[in-house]
Order: sequence, then C-alpha cells, then structure tokens
Amino acid sequence: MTKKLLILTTGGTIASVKTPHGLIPALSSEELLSYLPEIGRDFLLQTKAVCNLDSTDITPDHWLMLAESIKEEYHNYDGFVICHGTDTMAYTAAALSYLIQHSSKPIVLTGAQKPIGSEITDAKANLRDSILYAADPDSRGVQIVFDGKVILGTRAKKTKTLSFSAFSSINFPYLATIHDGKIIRYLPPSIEKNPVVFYDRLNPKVFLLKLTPGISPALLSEIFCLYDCIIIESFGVGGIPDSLEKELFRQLSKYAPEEKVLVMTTQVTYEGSNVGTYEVGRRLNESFSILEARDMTLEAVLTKMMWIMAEENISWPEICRKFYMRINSDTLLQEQG
Ligand SMILES: NC(=O)C[C@H](N)C(=O)O
Repeated sequence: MTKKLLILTTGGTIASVKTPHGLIPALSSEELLSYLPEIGRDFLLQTKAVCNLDSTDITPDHWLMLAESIKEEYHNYDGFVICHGTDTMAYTAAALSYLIQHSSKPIVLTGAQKPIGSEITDAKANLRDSILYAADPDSRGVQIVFDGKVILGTRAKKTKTLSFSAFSSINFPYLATIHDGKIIRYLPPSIEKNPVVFYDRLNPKVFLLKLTPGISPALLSEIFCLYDCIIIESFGVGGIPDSLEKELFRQLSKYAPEEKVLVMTTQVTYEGSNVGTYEVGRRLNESFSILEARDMTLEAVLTKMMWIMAEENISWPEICRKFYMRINSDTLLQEQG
C-alpha cells in the first residue's frame, strides 16, 4: 500500500530564499515539495506549515506545537518528516524524543545547509532521503536524516557550520546510511512494545552555564533566582573551579535539591563526564545532591530537564529516576537506582 506521510515545515535554510538582507525562510510547504516532483509519485505526501522561521527563533513553544501537530495526526499517517533549520535542529530532535515516547512510527527531522532553490544544494537529497527513510517499514522513533546519515534524535549535534556533513552522532553509532535511495542499517531496527505517549508540557527555566578559566561567581545568585535547573558545562570530565565553588555551595544550601537542580556536564563533545574522577568534582558530588550528564549530549540534557521539571511538585528521587531513565537511547550507561 502507498505510504502516507505528513511533511511538517518550520522554515530554515532549506526553505529560504536570497534577499538583499540575507537568507529568509519564505517557501511554502507545497513550494518545497515541488522541487521533488518524482517523489510525489511513489508516496502520498501531505503538508502542514507549523511556522516559517530561521531555527534561531525556534523556542520550546514550537517544540510543543510540533508534538501537538504530530499527536493530532498520528493515526492518519505512516510517518512524519519535519523540515527544520539546522542551527537548532539537534535541540528540537532531542525535545521531541522526550515529548513523543515509544513511537512505532518514524518522526524524521531534516534540513539543509543551502536553500532548495540554489544551484548547488544538499536540500533535495536530504528531503528525498528523509521521505524514503520515513516510508521504510523498519523506521521508528525520532531521528535526524542528513547528508546520507541517520542519527538518533537524542544523539545529534551540529558540528560544522558550512559543510553538508553538518551533524555528528555523539557517543552512539549512526543508525544507518542512505546511498542512492538504499537504506543500509548499521543497527537492527528497534522493536517498540509500548504504546506511543505524548507529553504537552515543558519547563523552559533551565540555564546553561559554560565555565571559562577565571569565571566570576557574581552572576550565580541571579541565575539561582531565575531558573529551576542549572546545567554546568564544565571542563574535561568535570570539576568546579575554586573561584566558583564557595558561591555555588552557598546557593545550593539555600534550596532543597528538587527546588534547584544542578546538572554537571562537559564542554568536551565526545566521551561524556565523570565528576568523581578528580577532587575538584568529587567535593561537590559528595556534599550535594546533583545529577551528572555522563554520556548524554547537552541538547538531550537540556531538553530532558525541561521535560522532567514540567511535572509539578516532582520529588528529588523522581527527578533522579527520570533523568537516568534511558529514553530514545539517550544514555547507554547503567540506570542508577
Ligand atoms: N542551515 C540552516 O538551516 C541554518 C539556518 N540559520 C537555520 O537554522 O534556520
């Protein structure tokens, strides 16, 4: 039977046109698809424009709109393709991995480094590959298809600003490659035993603090006032410089662990964090209840915390349980009790 797919558009370079003021997302969903007339003969493709933005302007509200649009149409289609700007696509893919869990249907994000109307462009190949992948009976869950590679929604990171090979899979293998319309799977397709679950709330009060040598602690009290969760992107496997530690201890002791959640992660792209390795990290770990990102990407940690902290009156043990729970293979390390 002909596969029926819903193509959701959000803007991005893929749908952009050149203007004297720079690239602006302007193409409608139908105009985008008109660049691939042949693919419309093999599949039943319908479109929905969710927004038309450079992905710099995509917010958690747009992630909720996307999840809601997929929920409304979930039973009407075999799969979903989301056209999205590349700059924040990894965040959207991670957010959707938490907002839509156990999906036995594929939800594929794609985009391009060059507009679909440009003479030299990756847009047509990316869109074609995404449609083929979303129509394949072995595809399921949230993934990014880009430059002939399939990356899990919780494992993608934009690692190149210009090249067509813009995305890398972090601490996890690519799921598949796509060459000349053929999908070559590196991992056996997952089996989804549970029914799909949709969530409709996020708490955007999650702050990312990137450490730099000599960073001043002056802003910490303000950050603790404004946010419910602070992710510290530390150096190497993780540690807190002396200059910050005292103020951090002062702030943390004012709150219960579930009121202000502290997550330690690393600013190194690959291989994850382990704050227990050095004294500079272990002290914090031993004195306070904190979470550790370990092998999760920053994009996954940030959106997972928005999802967890959206639950009202959530307890500390429940925060820990959800944080270390493996969702869309976001962490491979043993779940903590
Ligand atoms: N290649 C792209 O799509 C970049 C663009 N600024 C965006 O993220 O919307």
